[in-house]
Amino acid sequence: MANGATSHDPLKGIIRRCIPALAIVGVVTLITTVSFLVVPIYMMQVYDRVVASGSFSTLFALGAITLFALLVSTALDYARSRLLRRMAIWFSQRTGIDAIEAGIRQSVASRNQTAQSLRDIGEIRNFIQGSSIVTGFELLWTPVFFIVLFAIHFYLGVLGLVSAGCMIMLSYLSEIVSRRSLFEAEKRSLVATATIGNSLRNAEAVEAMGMSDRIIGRWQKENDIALDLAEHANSRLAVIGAFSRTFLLYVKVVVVTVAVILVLNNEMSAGAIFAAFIVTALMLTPFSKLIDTYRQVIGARAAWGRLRTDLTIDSRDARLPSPMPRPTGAVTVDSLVYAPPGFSHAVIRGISFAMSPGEVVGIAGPSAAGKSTLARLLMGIVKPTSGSVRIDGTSVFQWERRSFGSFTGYIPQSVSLFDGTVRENISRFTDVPIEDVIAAAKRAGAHEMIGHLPFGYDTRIGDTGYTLTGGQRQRIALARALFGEPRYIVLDEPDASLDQEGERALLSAMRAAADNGATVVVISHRASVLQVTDKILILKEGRIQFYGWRDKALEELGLLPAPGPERRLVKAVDSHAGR
Ligand SMILES: Nc1ncnc2c1ncn2[C@@H]1O[C@H](COP(=O)(O)OP(=O)(O)OP(=O)(O)O)[C@@H](O)[C@H]1O
Repeated sequence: MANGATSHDPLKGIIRRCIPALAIVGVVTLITTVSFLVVPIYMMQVYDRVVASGSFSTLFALGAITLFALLVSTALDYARSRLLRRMAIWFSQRTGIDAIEAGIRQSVASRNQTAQSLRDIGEIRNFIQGSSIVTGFELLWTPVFFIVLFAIHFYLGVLGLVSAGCMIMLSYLSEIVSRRSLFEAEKRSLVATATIGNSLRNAEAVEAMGMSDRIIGRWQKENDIALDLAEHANSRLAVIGAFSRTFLLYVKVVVVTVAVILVLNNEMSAGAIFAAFIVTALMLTPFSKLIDTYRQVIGARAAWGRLRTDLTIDSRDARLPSPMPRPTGAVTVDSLVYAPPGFSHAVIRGISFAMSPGEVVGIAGPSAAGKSTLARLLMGIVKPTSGSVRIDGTSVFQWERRSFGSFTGYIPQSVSLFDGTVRENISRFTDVPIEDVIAAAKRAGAHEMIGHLPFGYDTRIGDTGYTLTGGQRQRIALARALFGEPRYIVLDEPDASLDQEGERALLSAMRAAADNGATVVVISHRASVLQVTDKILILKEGRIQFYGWRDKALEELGLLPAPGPERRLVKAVDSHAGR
């Protein structure tokens, strides 16, 4: 990989840890395979010895041995399926955490929410606990049956080999005729699911603007293509499946015919007819499952490939593994450049500035200037294309996330609250005394508002809970950002839905946090908010137009702070930024 970067693939370690269990499954399958041979041996012995000698004691002894061997085989079969089920559960538990982290990484990078990794884990789990792995090992051990067939008679061995070869060719044919259609069907089906998932998230707009028929139409188009492709592949597979079932019957008839001819030619005993028949049937059983197994393998292989891509972390994207101590809060931004993944056009174009603890820095500028992108870079949510953002000398992107979160507060541009109570949302799902939650709510000026909710701090909110207004959501988000007295706070338009009282609370909360030693960054279009900042940064087309003390900004912009500073400042910021 370029620049000496390496990548960490967690699935490699998982496979390594599965090897002992798979080895046990392999050995158990060998034992059960061999134990199946007791049936043809029993048949041969009964016919050749018991019938000839008329000895009941031999018959019962042979019966007892056969029953015991089959009983052992059943117990091993049960133990094997239990082991595979446990392995499947372990796999999904072990990869589930990585998959959720990968989902968060992808959502942040491409802003495209996806739970595909979790669905892929489900598919692989079903594969592990299904019949495919056992069938694979059964195929591996079929030489045992070939040896026995050859031992009975050379011709029967050759017949077994030829028919197994035909079954392999039939399943290979099924792969050729269905691979592309099945792959394409799966892709289309994922697109259809993504289309409907996105529309459900925008359900209000869909409903209000009567778009549901067009949304359904878009989904239907993709879904119909997926169904057509799957049907095309499945009908071809069905033909091959029917043919291979009939072929199996033919093989058995041919085996019996050849065996009888050999007996009539005195080349083997009559009991060997039964043995040859049963051994051939046992030998062909895993081959007959090949077509179904193949379909499961295709699905699991695609899921595995996607999961590997999602879970593999480039060493350049990795966070530091160990927690870091609470910093003083000195932030330096150095030659920062950011181009969204897959785009060559930079949104942030080489900016440098510094912020000190105790400062409130206001960021302003026209729409699409790159303000929210800068906020995400300041929080270490996305990785800079080049340059860096550091707190006390450590890159914010690389900072171990749990310790980073313990000293930071953030309000994203579109406020999102989690499914849970107000208390859980403010405390970020940590188990802390209610007093700490109330203190954060008071600092955000949200305590009284929360008191008016149906169950106060225990009111359930989020997608399925009590519906909050935009202003209420923003106040709770501010309380969440201020929880734990953070040293570094980034607020992206925290005032968008606030009334005057809410705005007053926001301004005093920002000031109090800074007076307490925090570094506060606020993005706002409102002059009233920018008025309480210490410094102002004006961004335009990803470049800094102005960065300096607020009063100097006013001076440079040729404005007096009073009277009516708010309106004048906004006008000045906009005209300076060329809006
Ligand atoms: N992941 C991304 N993929 C593609 N383009 C992106 C991505 N993130 C940001 N952009 C583009 O970068 C530009 C800056 O976006 P950003 O949201 O940072 O602007 P902003 O200054 O916050 O605007 P506003 O004030 O309207 O919120 C926009 O043109 C946006 O379309």
